[in-house]
Amino acid sequence: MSVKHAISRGLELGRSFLQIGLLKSGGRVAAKLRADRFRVGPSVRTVQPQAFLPARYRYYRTSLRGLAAQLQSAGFRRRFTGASPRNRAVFLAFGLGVGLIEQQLEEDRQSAATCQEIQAVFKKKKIQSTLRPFTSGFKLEDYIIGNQIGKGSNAVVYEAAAQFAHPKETERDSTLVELRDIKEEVQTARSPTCCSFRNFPLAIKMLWNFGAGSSSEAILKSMSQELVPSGPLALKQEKEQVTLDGHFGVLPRRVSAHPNVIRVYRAFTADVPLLPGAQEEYPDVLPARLNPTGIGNNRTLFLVMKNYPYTLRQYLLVSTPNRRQGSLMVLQLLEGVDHLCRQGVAHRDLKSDNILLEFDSGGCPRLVITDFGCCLTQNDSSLQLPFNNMWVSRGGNASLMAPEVVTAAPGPDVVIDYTKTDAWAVGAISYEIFGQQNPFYGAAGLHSTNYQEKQLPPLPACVPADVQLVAKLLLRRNPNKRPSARVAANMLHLSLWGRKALANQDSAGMRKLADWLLCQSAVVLLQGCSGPSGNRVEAELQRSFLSNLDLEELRAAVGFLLYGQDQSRACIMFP
Ligand SMILES: Nc1ncnc2c1ncn2[C@@H]1O[C@H](COP(=O)(O)OP(=O)(O)OP(=O)(O)O)[C@@H](O)[C@H]1O
Repeated sequence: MSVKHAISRGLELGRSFLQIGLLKSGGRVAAKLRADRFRVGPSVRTVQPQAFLPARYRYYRTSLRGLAAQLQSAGFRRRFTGASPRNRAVFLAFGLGVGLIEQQLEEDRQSAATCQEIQAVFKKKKIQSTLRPFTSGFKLEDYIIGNQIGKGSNAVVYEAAAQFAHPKETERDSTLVELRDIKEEVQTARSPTCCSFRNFPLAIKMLWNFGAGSSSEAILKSMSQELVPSGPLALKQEKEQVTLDGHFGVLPRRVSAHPNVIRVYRAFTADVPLLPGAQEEYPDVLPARLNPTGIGNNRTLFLVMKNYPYTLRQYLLVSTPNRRQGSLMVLQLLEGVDHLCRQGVAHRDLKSDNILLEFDSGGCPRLVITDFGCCLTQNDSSLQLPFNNMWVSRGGNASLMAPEVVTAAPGPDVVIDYTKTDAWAVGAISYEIFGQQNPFYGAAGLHSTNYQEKQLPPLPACVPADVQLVAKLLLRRNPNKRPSARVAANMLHLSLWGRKALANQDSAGMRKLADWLLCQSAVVLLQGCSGPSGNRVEAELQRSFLSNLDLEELRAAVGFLLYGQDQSRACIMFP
């Protein structure tokens, strides 16, 4: 079946599907995408086209319109019509040029409007929690705490269960089993293959508190970054507003739910308990009440999350994903980073230990970014950090600090721009995903301070060429030449699902792409109706892509895919 045939078949399917109103995910969606509006064309009626025109076209259009007006003015017409054949040809060429530009602009308007409409449809869909909503769980006593899962430099994490936090029926197969009598499980070692973690659907992170004091306000204030991925009901209502610096202030910016970002279900302060292994593994951070030589405070912050079976690092120690899975994993990280970036958050400590992993019901790894202890959030979402003295923290994990962060020297007007730093780290982590050593790790590794791009080792030959290109572009030293997480994610989406729409790019290129987008939208909506089984990770990714569609970012991705590293050509075609 040819691409054209496939697209028209997809459109037909989508249209008839919409018409018979079978869309579970929304009669509203169906109404929005009524068959006639589901075409690239008349759908632009409701959209103000001017807003979507790239500056370049606005300029051309204004100047060419002016020129056309002049050409059509009586004086010009007299001069040219009565003039030589050569002058008449010039006049014709001008006219033709204006016509072509207008046509191009019209197509752009239509493509931009298509993107807008698709985005609006997919943006509405909220991420569903895999747990039933619960109203309690603000006290440590509400949980049964099992074995230790992991430990970092700031916290320890235990598996946990709570009677109120049952999984939803639909999630049962892929995540958890009933909360049975779990007491005997507590003593068994944690292993992703045993049912221990399935009986403990939750994970509780206990932060170590040395300096924050023991009042809830002081703890919440000093550990506030950890609350960035917490949901709207995570804190008890009265804690939503805490006294900060003697004034009433709100807690930091919090990000909305995303399939590739951890969700903190509950956050509360409590007295530090003596948990299994505490005396042996972290005696120094215990309070004097539990260890006379311990230096920890009496109370601390607890975060309740979903329990994941692996970190990315643990998973990669025992398994090497195939090329498609690897591409999907890199793409998930980019989607997660883009989501954070759009909400004004830079993680600043991305590494394979801070990425959790589970499987969807089709066996595809789902990656989730966690541990926001080092993140940057700002009220204005600018991600521009004034770096005026050496005490300003640049974030965690020096090995994976982007060049613009690691090379910044403090000074009165110095600002570090974090908008593309997490995307850079994803470029480095891509090596690990494809079974290679991270090029920035180890004594013999490269240093982000001074590496040259040509020193980057090639990814294995089996890695898809587009993924290799994405990793290379993400590791560009100059952030202005580095694609954003969104553009890099778009590249992988096009590579995974839309490569054919890019073949034989000509003047009809954007139209072909718009047709593909509509076709893809129909497919994703249809998939949404068939329930939660199957490749949920792929479906989530496609939804993420469609709900963030922007013509300019799509063009940038197309430009990179078609012209690779040749930025100048890519910019001319797709500014
Ligand atoms: N939700 C979870 N499910 C399963 N395991 C988890 C979860 N959260 C954390 N872990 C495990 O606990 C370890 C430590 O957690 P985390 O990275 O949040 O602690 P940290 O002290 O803040 O880390 P860092 O040293 O990077 O600052 C992780 O590497 C992981 O192995």
